[in-house]
Amino acid sequence: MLYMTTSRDSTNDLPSPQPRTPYILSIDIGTTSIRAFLFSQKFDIISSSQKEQHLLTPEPHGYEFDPDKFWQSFLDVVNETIERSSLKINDISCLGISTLRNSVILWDKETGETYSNIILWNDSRSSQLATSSNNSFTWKTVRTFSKLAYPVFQTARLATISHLEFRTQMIAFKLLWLFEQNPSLKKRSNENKLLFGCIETWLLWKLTKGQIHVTEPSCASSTGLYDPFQQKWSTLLCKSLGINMALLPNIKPTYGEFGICDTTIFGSPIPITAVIGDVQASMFGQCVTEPGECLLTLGTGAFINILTGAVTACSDGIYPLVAHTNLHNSTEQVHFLHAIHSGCANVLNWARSAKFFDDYNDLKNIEPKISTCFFLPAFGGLGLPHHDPYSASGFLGIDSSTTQADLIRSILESLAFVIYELFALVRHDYIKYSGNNHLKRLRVAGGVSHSDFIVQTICNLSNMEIERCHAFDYASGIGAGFLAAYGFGIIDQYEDFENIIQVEKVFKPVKCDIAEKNYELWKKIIPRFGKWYEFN
Ligand SMILES: Nc1ncnc2c1ncn2[C@@H]1O[C@H](COP(=O)(O)OP(=O)(O)O)[C@@H](O)[C@H]1O
Ligand SMILES: O=P(O)(O)OC[C@H](O)CO
Repeated sequence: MLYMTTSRDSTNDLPSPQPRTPYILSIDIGTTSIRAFLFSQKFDIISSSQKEQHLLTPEPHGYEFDPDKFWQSFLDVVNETIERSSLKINDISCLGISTLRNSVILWDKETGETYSNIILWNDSRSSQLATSSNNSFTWKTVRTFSKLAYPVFQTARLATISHLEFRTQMIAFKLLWLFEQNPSLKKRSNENKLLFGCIETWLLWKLTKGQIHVTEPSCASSTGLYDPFQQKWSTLLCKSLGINMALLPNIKPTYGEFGICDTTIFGSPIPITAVIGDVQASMFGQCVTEPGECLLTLGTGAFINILTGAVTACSDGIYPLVAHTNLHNSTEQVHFLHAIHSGCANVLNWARSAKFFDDYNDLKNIEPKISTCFFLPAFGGLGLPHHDPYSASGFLGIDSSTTQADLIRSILESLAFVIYELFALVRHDYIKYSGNNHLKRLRVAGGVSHSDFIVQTICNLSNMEIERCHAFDYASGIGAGFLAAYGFGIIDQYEDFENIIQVEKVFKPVKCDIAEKNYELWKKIIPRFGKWYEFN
């Protein structure tokens, strides 16, 4: 039976689902906006609401949210969603949260006073700290030891450590950077007076009025301080980077009990029954759950995600992360290979605010053309395979014949190129380490996958069919909603959810010399923008 009316887990302390009608509230917190959805038990949207985030850019490479404004937007978006439906707050059975990852905040253990803005995942002001840790004697020794030991022991953990490269997205460097800015915070941390967490942990703490300080494995594994092989915070990483482990939240399964919203917040004690990173939620919400399936999540950043099932080794700059807790066994985890390019929708949003175009509908009819002008979208620097956090963005090749349409096309085409380049690397790792020789399925999700031009260009270059499915532009919301319903016991079978997520469009590869020629030329512009901010 798909929609159970009784709780699946007799050990579950949550209020019984019976008295409530099974409407599910899901909140998707993205870098660009917060969205809330009220779903029916068949995952039709009853109502929804969206608010733009108030992004602060205090200095170059710095991206922050004001926690008070963020909390207010969170409340507004939920309240508006409920108002827009004909439901009462008591009709909501459970809440699922999907959130951007690696966005950190410090607050007082006793009073809840926040000691920092929320420092976002794409804030690269800590890149110097990541670079010096990469070059430190300790880490060079650990990597060399692992490289030498690998041929003897041949474990995926050793192979992964031997390739481990610190990145500015990792939360350790954001924390160390905050301590550098305000040394009194380090003192408070040593006195165990602070709590530290990413957005999900702080929200859970706020929603339960300080009852819990927790996260879950998909978010924890994205932080760079988690050991996916041992399924816990990494003592090795925390100790060598000087992180006080007492600051870190406990880790609970992705679905199940995350406490109950204090009644003063929404007027009803809504149980929180799922929390998950937004990229992982989008994989779940697009039914990318089998080994060998890949989702390209194209939101503010572009994320390449290939499901492996078991945890596998990976190369420099690619990470084995947790997708979610296994649905059938809450002590096990499902893994995937993951890589990030931090400029995607944010590049398009910049182009729109700089008046290259007015509306996303203006991007509908773009056709391929041999380019003479190229764009490099290095917002937040360049990751794999360039490893250059100091790269600049820019156009190269403008002349008197370049039109505005050429500039717009070169921006869109450049996004397809960075995404394809990264996808090809992760696919290569998947084939190398999983023992499988091909991917089973390639799907796209996220706001930027509205662009047929971008998706078709990736499809032509990768020579693979790409599927765009139902709910592709609210994949994280529906994914977190499903997990919340599962965690609460309203639903007990994943297979029926797969029937809801039908394929809506298939992009088929066409031999396209234009894409290939432009891509080959585009690769040549990358070194021209290299290391720009290292010297400036
Ligand atoms: N038709 C479109 N073509 C290309 N990009 C689009 C289109 N519509 C929306 N977008 C982009 O998608 C973004 C939103 O994507 P989303 O996945 O919700 O991001 P996030 O989760 O990071 O907030 C918008 O900010 C916009 O840049
Ligand atoms: O805002 P998004 O949806 O691009 O997601 C941000 C990521 O979770 C950062 O790791």
